[in-house]
Amino acid sequence: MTDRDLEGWTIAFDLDGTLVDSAPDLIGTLNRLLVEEGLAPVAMEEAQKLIGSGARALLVHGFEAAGASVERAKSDELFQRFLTDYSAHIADGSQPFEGVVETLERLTERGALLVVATNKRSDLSELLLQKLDLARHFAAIVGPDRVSARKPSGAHLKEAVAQAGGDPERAIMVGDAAPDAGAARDAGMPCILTTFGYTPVPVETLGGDVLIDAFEDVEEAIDGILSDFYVLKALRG
Ligand SMILES: O=C(O)COP(=O)(O)O
Ligand SMILES: [Mg+2]
Repeated sequence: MTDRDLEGWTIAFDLDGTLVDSAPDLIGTLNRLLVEEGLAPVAMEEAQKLIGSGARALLVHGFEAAGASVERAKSDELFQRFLTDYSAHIADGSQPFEGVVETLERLTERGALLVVATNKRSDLSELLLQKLDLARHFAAIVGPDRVSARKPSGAHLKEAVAQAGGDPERAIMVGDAAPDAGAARDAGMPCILTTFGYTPVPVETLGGDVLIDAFEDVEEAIDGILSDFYVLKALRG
């Protein structure tokens, strides 16, 4: 018999840099556009630090870093071209991080409700997760267009958990960057951060409760957070 000890808990996952190593395709699109505009492509190492606040932010910061004018970087026409190119190449090189499928299956078996809370647009998130056969694990896939305020607002996490049918008071965030840590803090949720994701500042400085070096360590991190939760609850009576 499976021990459904995570029943009643919701785990909210960030997408880019947490579930999926999506930098190859995001930066691939950015670089194709830079070259089309006569600008130099950016190195993957540098460019992947720009991921975390959505496609528009990646495009604007990527173009500014390559020397484009602010006006050009912010043009709607460029953004539309980004979306068209990225949609066509969304899963060319993107892969789930190692251990993702097995870990999501385990968490579901243990009764947890799983949700995606991402700053990637909902339609692109669904497309990517479907192509990688990951969508089936989640009760809801919630981009910034489906909430009242995006990460780092805690509203994104609370509303995503509620949309999945979960209780925001019994939820844990798993992410890779400052918007995730900020949103978890704002929502009063414990936060697990990956050390293999995309962040311009060291992940250690973001204030996560637990850092994990491999995705499969999520399970142990959740168990630690929950045992603290239940000890505190018992102490409070
Ligand atoms: O695509 C982005 O920039 C952000 O996506 P994430 O919130 O899933 O990291
Ligand atoms: Mg991320």
